[in-house]
Amino acid sequence: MSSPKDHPLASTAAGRSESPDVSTDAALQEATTSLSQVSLVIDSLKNEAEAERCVYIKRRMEENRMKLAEITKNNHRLSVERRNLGVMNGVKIDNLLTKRQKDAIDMQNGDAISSSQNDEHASVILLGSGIPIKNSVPPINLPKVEKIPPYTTWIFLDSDSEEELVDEENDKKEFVESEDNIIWSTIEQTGPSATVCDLLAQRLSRKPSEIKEQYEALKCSKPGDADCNMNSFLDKDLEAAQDSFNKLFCRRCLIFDCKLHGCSQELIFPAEKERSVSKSMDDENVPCGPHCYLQLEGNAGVSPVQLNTEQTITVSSAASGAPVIKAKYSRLFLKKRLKTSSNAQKHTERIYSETMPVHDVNPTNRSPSPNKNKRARKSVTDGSKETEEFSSSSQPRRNDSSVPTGNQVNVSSNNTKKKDVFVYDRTFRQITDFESWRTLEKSLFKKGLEIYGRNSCLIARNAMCGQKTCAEVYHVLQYHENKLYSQGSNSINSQDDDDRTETNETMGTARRRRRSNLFHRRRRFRRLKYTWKSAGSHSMRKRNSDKKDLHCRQYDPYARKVAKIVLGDVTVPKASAEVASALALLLIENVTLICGDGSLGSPGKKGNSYECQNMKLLLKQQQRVLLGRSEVSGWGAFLKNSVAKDEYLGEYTGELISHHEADRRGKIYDLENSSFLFNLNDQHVLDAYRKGDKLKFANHSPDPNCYAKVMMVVGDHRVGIFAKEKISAGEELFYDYRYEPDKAPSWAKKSEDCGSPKEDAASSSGRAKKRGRLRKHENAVFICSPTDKKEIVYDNEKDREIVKDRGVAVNMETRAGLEDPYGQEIRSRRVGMWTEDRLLGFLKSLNGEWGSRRRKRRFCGCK
Ligand SMILES: C[S@@+](CC[C@H](N)C(=O)[O-])C[C@H]1O[C@@H](n2cnc3c(N)ncnc32)[C@H](O)[C@@H]1O
Repeated sequence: MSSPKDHPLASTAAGRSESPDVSTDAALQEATTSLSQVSLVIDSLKNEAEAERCVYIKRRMEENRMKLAEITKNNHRLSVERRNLGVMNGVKIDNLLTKRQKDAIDMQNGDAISSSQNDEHASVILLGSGIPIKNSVPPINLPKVEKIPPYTTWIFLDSDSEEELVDEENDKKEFVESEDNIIWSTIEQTGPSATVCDLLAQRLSRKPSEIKEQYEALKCSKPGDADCNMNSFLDKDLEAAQDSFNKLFCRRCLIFDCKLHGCSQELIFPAEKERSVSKSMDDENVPCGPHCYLQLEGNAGVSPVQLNTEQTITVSSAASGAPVIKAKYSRLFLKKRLKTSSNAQKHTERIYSETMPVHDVNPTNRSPSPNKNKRARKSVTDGSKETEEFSSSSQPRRNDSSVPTGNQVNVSSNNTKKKDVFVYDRTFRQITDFESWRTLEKSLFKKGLEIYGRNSCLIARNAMCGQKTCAEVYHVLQYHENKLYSQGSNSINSQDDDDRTETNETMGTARRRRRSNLFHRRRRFRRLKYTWKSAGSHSMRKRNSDKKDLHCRQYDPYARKVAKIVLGDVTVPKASAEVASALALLLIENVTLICGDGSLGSPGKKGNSYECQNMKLLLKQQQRVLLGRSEVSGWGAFLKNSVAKDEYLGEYTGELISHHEADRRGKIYDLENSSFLFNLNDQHVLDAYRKGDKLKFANHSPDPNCYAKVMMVVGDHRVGIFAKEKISAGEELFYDYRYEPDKAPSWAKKSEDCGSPKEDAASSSGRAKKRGRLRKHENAVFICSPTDKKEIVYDNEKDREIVKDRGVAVNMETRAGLEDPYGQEIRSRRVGMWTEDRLLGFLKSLNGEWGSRRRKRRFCGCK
């Protein structure tokens, strides 16, 4: 197989860019030849694949034929056996199979059922209960009818992101093995060029980008590309492991899938964690090892956390007796920078120069740019021939560019000047080398940051597992932080949207992807954080009780959307996703959205004390709700104890899904005529069908005793159900579903016709609207089942139309001329069943299966 580089097409592609003066004709001819060669290769590979597939299909067909033959033979043997049995339960049956077939055909033709057997016998045969032979259908155990419908706790699903992502993924057509072979072999034979990709894309009906992507993936999956393999494997593994740990691991019981505390427990934000870490570190000024950043010149005596988060960074050259330079680094300072800086690049450079340890204290000698510093260092190191093994043997480390290997400097305790130079150079190199860190190292770094906060000692030791030293982590941390701030200033100054930041030239495609991953994960954290379990958790309660002066404090890492991030004296109208998240993360205490801004309606009053209603939701201070048979439909929610007007009863909980998903599910619920969808906001819908609290069973009434209200609770929209009036113990709870008129189901419309509901003044703006469902035939009489009460009486008889279950119109004129095909059968079956009990008893004894558990309709064998 020729190497890709040797191939004419590869050289053509390369040649085009290298020598533009090549004559057009020759180039054209060469290109055409190459194209036809590539086409030939693809064609031959395709033919090969097709031939292989043909062989495979033939083999499968033969296998299936043999299987089928065996089954048919077996069936035939059984039917012969059955016929030979002759008598069942004392009844003489000449030919069971023939009779069944005949009956079915007769029924199809509208003829009376063959009357060779009397009805009783026929039903016995059809139900299968009287067939004594070994192949008779065993009776099916039907589930109990009166089982209480399940209700469980609720969870947030990332349906808006994950499910839709999955959908998007599903939209992508997977590459089959033969396509993989064609792609791989073609590119291997002809070389990787845009033309080859285009041709492959054309032949395989794909996009060139997909071909490229697939080729890359194939390359990674081939043995030999160890680095690639390792990275992708480890990346995936790490992400997956973190995900299941975050979601499924119980922090209290230290087990996965905890039954007691459930999943998706509260996660700890780095900022919070960082505080606890720094407090618990008694030895915070003690270097964590020989490569601790504290060993670097100028950092002695400064705690890791202090260096990174607190206000002062002291850079000194005390050992050499030089004056001490202090670079004040306060939040205020950074904020001011955010405010005033107009040039992100300059700003970053300024920060670099101020954060880096400086060995030459003479301001005139201080190089303003990192490049100059690098040059300065080079001249020193070139002059020095001494070397020293800097990396510790106890710490397994990769031999990468961030570790000094070649021109190493002898760091002698006496030679402080050289030491400074080394540190200085090293600092700069770490900064610039972060981009060259392996994906795994970057992931570990990010995880470490999330878990330990900005503590380089802990990150290096526990998260990086010795892959990077504390000093390296420390410098990258600084670099990261400064970069974030500089980007923040950039986006703030430009007052532009995320796109601008996205396309910022400092961020490549890969970086953008990483950023979105990071953001995605943060979004997930946030979601997880606000399950009711965490809401009711000790830490959350404590946080609330600590701030008694405020009715409630709310923060929202998404505040960029709300456009109300308040950072001390800096208001960020709109920042990039990353910056917003990072700022929210770092300055979480400062991001406050006080309730009572009008968007939620006015908070309720109780007695003299002004009380935020959403605190009750947050703390789950709800009423006992019971489940029982409703007065109006199916199950209903009942109150155990009496309550006063406006009392909070409980929360309407369910899966948090997107509108898109709700529309999808709604169609299914329409068929069931039972919906638990609740429009939460313009992005999300709550679906309590599978998961939810008992309040999900509260039925609709145009004149209800309750009302539902969407409230902002700790940054999330949640639905509270409140008493509209005084409600006595044991009363059924109703609220107005507030269907949109055109989407209201028949029973809701009917009620409105009877008398329009009184408007609920207290919740006219904040009240949630129960999600309406589109119904195809609003003006129709449904006759799908006699148990269904779907009949609608219209004033105008012309509007009446009879439709089948799925809305297919029934031609009544034709029907009128027909004989009732089921009459005789039904009459014969009901002989002797004069009372309802006997009839029900008979129905119960029928074998069959539930068509729909919710509707409790049973389908059974019927001649
Ligand atoms: C949230 S569920 C309420 C619980 C329901 N009764 C059950 O047994 O599952 C909403 C469904 O109950 C039924 N429903 C609620 N209020 C109703 C009413 N006033 N009249 C008729 N059906 C009602 C409708 O089928 C609706 O889709």
